[in-house]
Amino acid sequence: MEPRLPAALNAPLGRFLVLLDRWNRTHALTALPPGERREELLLDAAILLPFLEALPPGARVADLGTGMGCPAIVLALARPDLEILAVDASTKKLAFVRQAALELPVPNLKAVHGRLEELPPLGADLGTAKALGALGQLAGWWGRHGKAGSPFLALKGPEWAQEPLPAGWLATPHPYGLPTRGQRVVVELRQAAQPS
Ligand SMILES: C[S@@+](CC[C@H](N)C(=O)[O-])C[C@H]1O[C@@H](n2cnc3c(N)ncnc32)[C@H](O)[C@@H]1O
Repeated sequence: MEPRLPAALNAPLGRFLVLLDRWNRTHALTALPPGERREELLLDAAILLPFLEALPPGARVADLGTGMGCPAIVLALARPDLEILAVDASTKKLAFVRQAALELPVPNLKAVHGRLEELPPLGADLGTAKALGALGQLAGWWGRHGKAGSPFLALKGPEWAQEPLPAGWLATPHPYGLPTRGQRVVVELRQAAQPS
């Protein structure tokens, strides 16, 4: 698999990078050099787009630990018919996400502030996360915020298989590559059906 950003997203994502650069000068949102941001933050997020195809209009996607809105921003621009929740505990980073949603504009991108272990359940149909935590911790958070049986997609490096999973969870790897940043994996997590 190889991520592809739809051409229609070039203009709004260009505005996103300009805004990020401006905010980063005073708010220290990311340590990534400007020349690496498009591939690491935006192209990488595009690997998730095929997984959204099965979602009907109005479905809710929760990007846990979104930081400055990644991968949420790409998902929200590509699928304006979905509700994309950008969830994070950082007030500063979510202020940036709100501003980006306003300026680009991306009306279906909603900033949700709070700690994952404290927020009321989000009832999401699909979950995503990048650089948030080990698979066991992600599964715990998804058990709280995802609808029963719904998938969770974790963007991981090749060492993902060393992260233990809690009993009752299944992990399916979907490997892919980035042009200059090497091999990555989308790890699809699901809770096995409970015996009735
Ligand atoms: C390394 S950053 C990754 C940001 C973004 N996903 C990316 O790939 O650029 C991890 C983010 O998760 C957030 N975070 C960590 N633990 C959290 C928790 N328990 N509840 C909510 N957010 C959390 C942090 O505030 C931080 O913005």
